Amino acid sequence: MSYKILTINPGSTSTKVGIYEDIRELLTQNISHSAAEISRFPAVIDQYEYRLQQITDFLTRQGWTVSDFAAIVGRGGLLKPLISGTYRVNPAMLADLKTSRFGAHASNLGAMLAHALAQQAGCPAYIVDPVVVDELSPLARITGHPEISRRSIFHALNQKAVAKRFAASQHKRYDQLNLIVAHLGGGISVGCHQQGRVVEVNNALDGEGPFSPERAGTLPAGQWASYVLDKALPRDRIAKTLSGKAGLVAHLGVNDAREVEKRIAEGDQRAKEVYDAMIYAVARYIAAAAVPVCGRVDYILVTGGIAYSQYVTDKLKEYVSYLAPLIIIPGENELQALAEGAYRVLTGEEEAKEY
Ligand SMILES: Nc1ncnc2c1ncn2[C@@H]1O[C@H](COP(=O)(O)OP(=O)(O)O)[C@@H](O)[C@H]1O
Ligand SMILES: CCCC(=O)OP(=O)(O)O
Repeated sequence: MSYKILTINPGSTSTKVGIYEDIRELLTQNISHSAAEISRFPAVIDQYEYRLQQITDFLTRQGWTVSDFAAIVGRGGLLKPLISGTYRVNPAMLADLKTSRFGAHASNLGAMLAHALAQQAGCPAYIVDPVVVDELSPLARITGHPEISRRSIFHALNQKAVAKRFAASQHKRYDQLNLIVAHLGGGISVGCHQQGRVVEVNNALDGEGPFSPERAGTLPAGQWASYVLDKALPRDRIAKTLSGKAGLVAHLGVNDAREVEKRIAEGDQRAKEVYDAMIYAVARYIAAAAVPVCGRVDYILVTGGIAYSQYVTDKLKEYVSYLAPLIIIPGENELQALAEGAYRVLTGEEEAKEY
């Protein structure tokens, strides 16, 4: 007997959808959302109907109906800090996502979209390795302000899937290696995986790390505080200065790195300066991620959509190859990792965790 599994991955710049038979990919689709398209919606939650429609249109075009699926699995969003694993979508989870209790990000829509379609299908809905997987070391949590602790918010699903797959390709177990994984997507996260645990990673959403297509990354805190106070920005506009209307979007008006590279090729000097600065910032965070393992890094893995760019990966190699071999694993394994997480539960290999 085989299981058909529908996987849904809402990212800040795309919705990716996949259909799997057990863990074998049958088909996938990457639906890109331009900065202009996304900016029509005041809040992430307002994109729900729009993304749901895109998924149902995809299924109809491909001749599938929701009742074909044994499970529907979405990317896991901003929830309380969680251990790695597959979680059943339940009312408590949906309530936290609908109220943006722990923040707003496109990944919040994953559980909601999976739940809506699973209700129609009469099958279970799951999330796997949500963006709040938290394995930070005690040292990494402490900041210079006693009331502000660091949070682990990153591309946990892809970072872990890529790291485990790479370890297997080297005939090693994930917990036998020290890896730095840089995911370059709409947001950028750089994690130090010390023997299977992400003990250090920048919060890719909330003003930490390199800037990215649509995130500010680390800003000088005093200057940023003055900026939002001087402009008397309301809370939602303050959040947008860190995520959404930040990074390449703020500098250049686009979230698509391919468009930036096109402009660079056409001689746009400003585009080049900003893009090069983003790559430089990624390299700085890669070097910093070597600290938890005292420089004993086995490999640096560069993944995510922007890892398709040779312009980017050539520059990163120049900056950080002194640390460890740099391996490029472009794109992401997220749809596959979602299918695998659901499959483990469907076959009884793993028990679904309750939120
Ligand atoms: N061939 C490519 N060269 C450069 N950038 C690319 C390429 N393909 C995709 N990208 C960029 O990758 C980013 C999206 O990465 P992805 O990991 O899919 O992000 P997300 O899930 O955050 O939406 C976009 O900025 C897109 O322009
Ligand atoms: C919320 C952290 C993960 C992240 O930034 O994802 P996207 O690149 O899809 O926005």
